[in-house]
Amino acid sequence: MSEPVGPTVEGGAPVAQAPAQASRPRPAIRVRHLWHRFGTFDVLRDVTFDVAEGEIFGFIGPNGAGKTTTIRVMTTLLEPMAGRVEVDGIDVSLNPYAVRRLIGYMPDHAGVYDRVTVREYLEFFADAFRVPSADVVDAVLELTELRRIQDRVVATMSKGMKQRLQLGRILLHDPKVLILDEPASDLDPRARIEIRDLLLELRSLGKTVFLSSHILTELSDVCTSIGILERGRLVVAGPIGEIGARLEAIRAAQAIGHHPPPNAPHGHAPHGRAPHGHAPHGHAPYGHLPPGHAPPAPYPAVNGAPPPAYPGAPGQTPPPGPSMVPGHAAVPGHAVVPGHPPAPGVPLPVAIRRKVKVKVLGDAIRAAYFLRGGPGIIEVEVIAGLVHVTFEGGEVKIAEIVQHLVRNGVGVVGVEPERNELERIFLEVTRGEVQ
Ligand SMILES: Nc1ncnc2c1ncn2[C@@H]1O[C@H](COP(=O)(O)OP(=O)(O)OP(=O)(O)O)[C@@H](O)[C@H]1O
Repeated sequence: MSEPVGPTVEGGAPVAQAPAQASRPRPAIRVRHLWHRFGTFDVLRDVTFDVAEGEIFGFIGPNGAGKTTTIRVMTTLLEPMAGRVEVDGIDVSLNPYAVRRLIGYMPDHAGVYDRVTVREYLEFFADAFRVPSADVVDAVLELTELRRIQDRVVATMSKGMKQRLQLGRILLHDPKVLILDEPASDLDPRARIEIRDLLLELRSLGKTVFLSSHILTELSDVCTSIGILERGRLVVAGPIGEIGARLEAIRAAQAIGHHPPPNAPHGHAPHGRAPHGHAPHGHAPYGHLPPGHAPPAPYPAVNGAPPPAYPGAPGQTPPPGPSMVPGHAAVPGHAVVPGHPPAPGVPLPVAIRRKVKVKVLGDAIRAAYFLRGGPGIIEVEVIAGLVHVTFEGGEVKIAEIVQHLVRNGVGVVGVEPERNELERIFLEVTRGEVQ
C-alpha cells in the first residue's frame, strides 16, 4: 500500500491531510522527494504528491516553476537526480518502456504533421504504436469528433482542431494516464471549452488526467484535484474542496488565537457590541429601506395558490442542517465547523472575509439597502446591476444573506463567489515568486 499523502504546504505543514484510509487504492501517479538541478540551479526541490486514479489533476505554477521538468521526469524523458516517480506502481527510472505504454503524453507546443489528412495522421501513429489501425482510428475519430473532417489536410485545420487531433494521437494505444503539458494555452475560448469537455469525457471513460497550466481559469472548472508549484517547491496538493476547507479551518484557528479582547475597538464585535456599524444581536440587524420607500410587495400567488412558506420564515424554527451543530444556534459572523461542536460558552472562531456577487430580480439598489449594516456585513455596493457584498463568514452567512433578501421580498436569481475556490487557494498559498 502506498504512503498516504494528504494536501501539504511548503515546509511540511499539512494543509489538508486526508484521513488515513486502510485500503487507499494505488495512486495513478506517485511522486516522492523529487529533486532536479540544471547546472547549479535547483529546478525541483523535494516535490512529493499523489494523483489518485480517475482524477483530473491540475499542476499549476507560474512560468519557470518547474512544471515541464516534473512532466519530463514522469514521462521518462528526464532521469531524476533524486527521488522516485511511479506511474501505476511502475518506477519511471527502472522500467521506462512499461511506463510509456501506460501513458499518453502531449508536450506543450508540439507540432503535427501538416501535409497528411487527419485519418492518415492517426493511422501513421496507430502503426507506430502497433495497434490495429482501422478500428482504433475509427474509435478515436468518434471520441474526438474529428470523423467529419477525417479527409481534411491537417495544415488547413484550426489550432483547436489540431490540439484535438494531438489528443486523439495520444489515445490510440488506450493509455491509462494522460499527461498534458499546457494543453489549452494557445486556444481560443471555444476550443478551450471543447478540450475541457473532451477531458471530462475521458475521465468518465476511466482515464486519469494530469495537466499543467499557469492559467487558473483553464483548470478551475475541470480539475478534481490540484498541485501548486512555486520556485520548484510544491506548496499544496490535494482535492480542491479538501484544501479549501482545510485552509478555512486554519484561518479560523488562527483567528481564535488572535481573538480580540471584548473591549477591542476594532475588528469583530463580541456579542452585544457593534463596532463599524454592526448592529448588536437582537436589534434590527440589517438595513431597511429609507423613509419614503414602499415596503416590499409579497410574492404574487402562482395560479391563485398562496406562495409556499419560506423555510425559516419568521415564526418558524429552521431544521438543523448539516452545517448547524446540534444544540448551537449559528452565531452570525461565526463559522460552525461541522464535526467540531464547540463547548457551550466558548466563542466560535471568527470567520474570514469574503465577497459574493448577488443577482436579484428588479432593483439592485433597493436590495443593497436591506443588507447594509447587517451582522457581519462589511460593505455592500451595486456594480453593473449586481449587489457586491463583502462579509465575514462562510456558507452559513451566504445562506443568511439570501434568506434576508427573500424575506424582504427580493427575488434572488443567483449568488456567485467573487473568486472561485481555486483562485482563492492559489492566492493564499503562493507568494508570487518566480524563478
Ligand atoms: N534543459 C535545461 N537547461 C537549463 N535550464 C533549464 C532547462 N530546462 C528548463 N530549465 C530551467 O528550469 C526552470 C523550470 O523550467 P520548466 O520548463 O520546468 O518550467 P515550467 O513551470 O514548465 O515553465 P513554463 O510554464 O514556462 O513552461 C526554468 O527556469 C527553465 O529556464
